[in-house]
Amino acid sequence: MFRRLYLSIKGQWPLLLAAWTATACIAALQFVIPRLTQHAIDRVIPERDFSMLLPLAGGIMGTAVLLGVFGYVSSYAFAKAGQRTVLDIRTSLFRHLQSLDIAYFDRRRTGELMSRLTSDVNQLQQMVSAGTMGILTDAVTFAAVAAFMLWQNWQLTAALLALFPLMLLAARMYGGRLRRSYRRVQDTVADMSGQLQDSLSQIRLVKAFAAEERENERFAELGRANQEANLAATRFSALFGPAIDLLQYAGMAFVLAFGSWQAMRGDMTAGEVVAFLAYLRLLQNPVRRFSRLMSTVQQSAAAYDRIVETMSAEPDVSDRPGAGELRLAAGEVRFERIRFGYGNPEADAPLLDGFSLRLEPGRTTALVGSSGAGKSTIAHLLLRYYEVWDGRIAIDGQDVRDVTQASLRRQIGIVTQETMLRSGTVRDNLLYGRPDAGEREMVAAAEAAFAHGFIEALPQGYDTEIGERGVRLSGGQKQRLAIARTLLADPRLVVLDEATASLDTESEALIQEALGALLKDRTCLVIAHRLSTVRSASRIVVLEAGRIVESGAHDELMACPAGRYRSLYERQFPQASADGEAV
Ligand SMILES: Nc1ncnc2c1ncn2[C@@H]1O[C@H](COP(=O)(O)OP(=O)(O)OP(=O)(O)O)[C@@H](O)[C@H]1O
Repeated sequence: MFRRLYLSIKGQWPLLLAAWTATACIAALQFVIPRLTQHAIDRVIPERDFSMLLPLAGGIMGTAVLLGVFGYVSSYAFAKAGQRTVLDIRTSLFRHLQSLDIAYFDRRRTGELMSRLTSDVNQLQQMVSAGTMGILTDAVTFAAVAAFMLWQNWQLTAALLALFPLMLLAARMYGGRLRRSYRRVQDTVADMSGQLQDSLSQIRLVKAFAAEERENERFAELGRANQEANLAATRFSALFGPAIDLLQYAGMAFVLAFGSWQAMRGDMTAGEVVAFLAYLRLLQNPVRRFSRLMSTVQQSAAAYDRIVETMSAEPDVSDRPGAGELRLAAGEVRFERIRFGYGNPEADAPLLDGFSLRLEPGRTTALVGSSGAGKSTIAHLLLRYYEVWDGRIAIDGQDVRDVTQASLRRQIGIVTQETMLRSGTVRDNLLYGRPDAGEREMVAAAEAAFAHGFIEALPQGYDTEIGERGVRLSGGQKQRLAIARTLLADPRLVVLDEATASLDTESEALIQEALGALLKDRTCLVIAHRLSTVRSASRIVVLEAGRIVESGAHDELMACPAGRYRSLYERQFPQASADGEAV
């Protein structure tokens, strides 16, 4: 990450060069006004040189204009370099998050991750633009002024400079604590952001349980924690300013006393003492600003730590070096002696242990079994959302770990219980799996999925906004849209995690027909709940606690009077059994 930050900053060198040049000019120009003042007091006034008054005033004004111009150039150039660096870091962070696997996201809250890309990166931006600019300008000014003062009066300056190590010591002791305080602040911002995301994205749940008041209290509580963390950090950072001020006044008192003493002895002129006090201000300004900047720097450092944590997270699932494209032939899938669980392979019991299954090419295999048996897990492993502990999954003889994730997932279409739709138009959603598809192909897919009719009836047809996760559509419409999207992507393998939601008979019939189009001639793994899908599957596999307990065609399984499938079937579809249509 340091390297990333360094590379991002390095890319901005022309801008930074301009900024530093302007900064150096500012540092040099700052001596001019005190020098002119000294000249006015020591020469122009005693010698009553009226002719010098206009050039003096002009000199001050000219210097002020130049200071303004260089100030503008340096601020803008630093800010621009900062903005570009931050853009670079933000996009890298986003890219890195996209490359992480599902297991990483299982363990984190979306809102919390969002706060790293927003609040933490903003904080870092402050350091890169305002911070680096300030620190650099101040360091250059400090060095230049100190050198000049030493040249002017080394005894006085050396005595003054002895105070500065004290300030640095204070800053050092204080920096670590401040950083920890700000880390706490950023963590509480992340908590709030997590809660915000949960409550707003699940607003229907909140309303359904009339839980608004509870949500309000929870949010207020997190707000208070954030306020306390902020106040704790401020209590601490506010102490530093007055401490530095005190040291500065000590410096001023010293210059006034020691300078006046030297002036009375005739070693210094009055003008020199006044000029020296002005130099002292120039010397103190950077220190004062630096003390204020300490806060920003520590705040950014805390944000930086959080960004580094995210950037250094490694996915468990990643493409092997030299991983090739998945090349499909017939589309045969084999699960071979799979051992897998969601926990730690060393310590936790597996969910699947020695699980083997073959999906026949071009046919539908249905997985049934009680809730929690591991059906969806098998589908997730095929998509390589998680890595198996042991055994292998092969598609047409190729281990899924040997091919790129992108080529694997391009060949597998997935329609899940929770229809995965995005905000945007119907068209945006349909084209998500194949952005280059033409209008005709898109409409054909919608027609095959029995979605064209309802889409046409929407206010703007294919350009209708469907709301976040498709909230403006009915359950059946969402499903048909998801099926049409998968049909358009035209994958060779399909994973269908069927919805259990009870749809009315008409929607059910439409979805059934849409599914018929999707499953035809593809290798399909269906986590089956619907009667007709179960029955028409070429093979039905019954899963219990991660093990296959029965397998065969519907009629074969129904022929076993004490069979697990038969009892499941009769429990799930009592009507069908009673009618005698199934057995
Ligand atoms: N991401 C996850 N992290 C940890 N445990 C998980 C995760 N997903 C599922 N599990 C656990 O794994 C087990 C199997 O879950 P899975 O979703 O595969 O069941 P299922 O057979 O599809 O159930 P259902 O029919 O209810 O959808 C469950 O005990 C569940 O709690």
